[in-house]
Amino acid sequence: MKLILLGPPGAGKGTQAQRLVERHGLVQLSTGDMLRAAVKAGTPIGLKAKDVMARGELVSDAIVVGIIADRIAEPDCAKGFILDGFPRTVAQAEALDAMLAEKGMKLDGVIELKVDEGILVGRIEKRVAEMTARGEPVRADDNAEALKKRLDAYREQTAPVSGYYASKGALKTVDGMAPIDDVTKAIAAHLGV
Ligand SMILES: Nc1ncnc2c1ncn2[C@@H]1O[C@H](COP(=O)(O)OP(=O)(O)O)[C@@H](O)[C@H]1O
Repeated sequence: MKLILLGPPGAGKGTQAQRLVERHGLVQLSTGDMLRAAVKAGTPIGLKAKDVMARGELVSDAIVVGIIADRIAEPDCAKGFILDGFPRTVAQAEALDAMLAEKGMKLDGVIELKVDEGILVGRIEKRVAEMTARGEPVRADDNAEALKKRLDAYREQTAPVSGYYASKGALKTVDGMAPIDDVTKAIAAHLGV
């Protein structure tokens, strides 16, 4: 199964992706996680991405498309994968289409988690408070200023990606405000699993 999870920061993509990984043995491909790992390791990509990410802006399409192209080519992705945080621009979606076509792969679903923007800031503040309480390091972009930029980037650059897939008849929408288990069930129903 090859899936895309779409939705704004704090919509619950990571939580739902994790559940799909556990239940269906898919590989989770989170460009945010991959970029944070690159920043931590100080790779050339990490050095380029570090400040852009900390500001809450998007890393260039060329960088993330390159990362995903390399990752999808790994043998563990043959069984299936969930893209979480990619594509985030229409240009990335087009690049993904070309990549999949070249590999003879087809998407099984594009699921969008719909959430009221008003609650997202509160969700992320809660996540930060919980991580701090557990003594875990907080993300460099989990502060009010970067969060505002992340939401702006979502509205301006990522929201059109939903339209891109809707126009292909591939988009399924789920209410991301529902309790976590209900969201999981709604996704499963869409996927017929
Ligand atoms: N597909 C992408 N294109 C461009 N930048 C990306 C992409 N995925 C992740 N990033 C960068 O990583 C940051 C964190 O992404 P992510 O972990 O998905 O966070 P969130 O969805 O909570 O904002 C983004 O704000 C952006 O700077």
